[in-house]
Amino acid sequence: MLGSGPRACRSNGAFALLKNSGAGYPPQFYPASRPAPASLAYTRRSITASSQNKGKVPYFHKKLSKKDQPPSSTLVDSFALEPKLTQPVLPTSNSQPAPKLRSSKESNSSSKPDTTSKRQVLKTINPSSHLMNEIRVLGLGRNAEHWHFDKASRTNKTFRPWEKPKRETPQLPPPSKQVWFEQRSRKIVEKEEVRFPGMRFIAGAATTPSVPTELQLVRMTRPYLFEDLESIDQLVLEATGKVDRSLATEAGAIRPEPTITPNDEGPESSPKPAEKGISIQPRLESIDPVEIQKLLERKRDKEVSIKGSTMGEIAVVGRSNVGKSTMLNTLTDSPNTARVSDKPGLTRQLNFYRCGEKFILVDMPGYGFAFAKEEDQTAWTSLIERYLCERKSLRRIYVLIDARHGLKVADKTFLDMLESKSKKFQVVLTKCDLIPPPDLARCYTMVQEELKKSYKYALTGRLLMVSSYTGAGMNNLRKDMLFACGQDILIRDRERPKSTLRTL
Ligand SMILES: Nc1nc2c(ncn2[C@@H]2O[C@H](COP(=O)(O)OP(=O)(O)OP(=O)(O)O)[C@@H](O)[C@H]2O)c(=O)[nH]1
Ligand SMILES: [Mg+2]
Repeated sequence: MLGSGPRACRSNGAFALLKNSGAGYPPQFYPASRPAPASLAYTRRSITASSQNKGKVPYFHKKLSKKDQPPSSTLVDSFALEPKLTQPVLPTSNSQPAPKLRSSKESNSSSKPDTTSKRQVLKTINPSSHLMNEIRVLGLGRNAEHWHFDKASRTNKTFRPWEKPKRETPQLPPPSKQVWFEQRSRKIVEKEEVRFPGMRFIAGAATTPSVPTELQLVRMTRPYLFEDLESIDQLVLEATGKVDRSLATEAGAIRPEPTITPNDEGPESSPKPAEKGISIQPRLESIDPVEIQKLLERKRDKEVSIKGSTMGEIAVVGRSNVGKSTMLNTLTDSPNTARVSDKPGLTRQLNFYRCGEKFILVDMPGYGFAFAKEEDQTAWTSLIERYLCERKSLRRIYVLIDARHGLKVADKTFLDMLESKSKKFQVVLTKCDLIPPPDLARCYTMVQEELKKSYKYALTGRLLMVSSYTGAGMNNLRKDMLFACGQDILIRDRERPKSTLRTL
């Protein structure tokens, strides 16, 4: 009851008794005749001590004793931290730029002349660890000027926009190929698991002219290959330019620039150079043709190596909403790279995705029903057809069929088109997780028989079955893709004789 505050004291009529106890009253409650409590007295003492210290000016050479050092209150004064800055200044679009930190010089110029020694100034300017913890930068670049002190969150992180951010070491992808052996009853089976994680979008094309050529794709994916070529090009251009000039001058096509002797006056007085004593000095430089030949050879070699480094392309087609984009995401362990929707007709252009150094995956718009305009659909169908028929670097076409429905009319029309253009294709059954295994087996045989019967260019040795949700069949599809791109890969699980078990 006794130390509970001024209001309580007055209500009890014991104000005179309680105010001497020094129980946390504000100073205005104390009459001038009575001394303030010990805590307040201490504050006053420290202020007077600092004002006394101002008179003492230590010499440069003199080692600073503890006594000479200014008290902490003056240190803060000389560092000139504006009291305004203690409130966070948030950058707004309309607001003026936030106030910058004032340097110690500026702050001192406004107040009394500087009496602190060099050593003291250094001591005050050097950002002590506790101050650095309180400094935060809002934004980078132009906004890096916005500083404020955030005492509430005492984080140890200090953002310095003038320092380059440290690059994180990229995580190495897991090994692309793993081989192991499994024992199935009496057989030993060799198995391989392939992965190519990380699919990157390179380019998209909604019309035929905007489809990037193979060389353009190489330039997009590996620009460093072209740097050398460009420098050689420049050299060749320079050299051949000189050659042309020299040849042309010899042939008389280019008139060499005349050098005018000092006797000549003005253009009117020099109509015929021979007559007026103008000396013709053709500035022909001697160019080594062997050198040019070497440059041209280098350029040719470079071009051949660039052409050789074009990556194979793999196209994925199918009806709209059959699961093309989802399959690519699962195949490359890169979720959300290709956009997916349960509404047919989301993908409306050819999307080129780079898949490591191996190949380029091409996600395509779907045929058949889609939530899109009729003319858009016809446009992208013709785009698909032209791409599939004309592309030279195309290694394989995967036609996706929904395992729940089998071959539909739209599928058959599209396969007929491929057949007419003599294009080989591989059928993949998708969404296999949505039907029970017996139905899946039935669908598999029905589709296979139909393909064998009517499509000469279909690869009917085996159909691939995948589920993008469970990841089933993805390893087989990856291996098939690598095989199509000419890599030495085991497509089927190979059976090994039992005798090899000891040697493993
Ligand atoms: N259950 C199941 N659903 C799948 C599978 N693959 C795709 N889906 C779903 O099918 C729908 C269509 O998938 P998309 O990948 O957008 O199909 P798309 O063929 O790219 O469609 P368009 O871009 O319109 O041509 C999405 O809702 C997916 O979640 C699968 O293997 N299993
Ligand atoms: Mg899609």
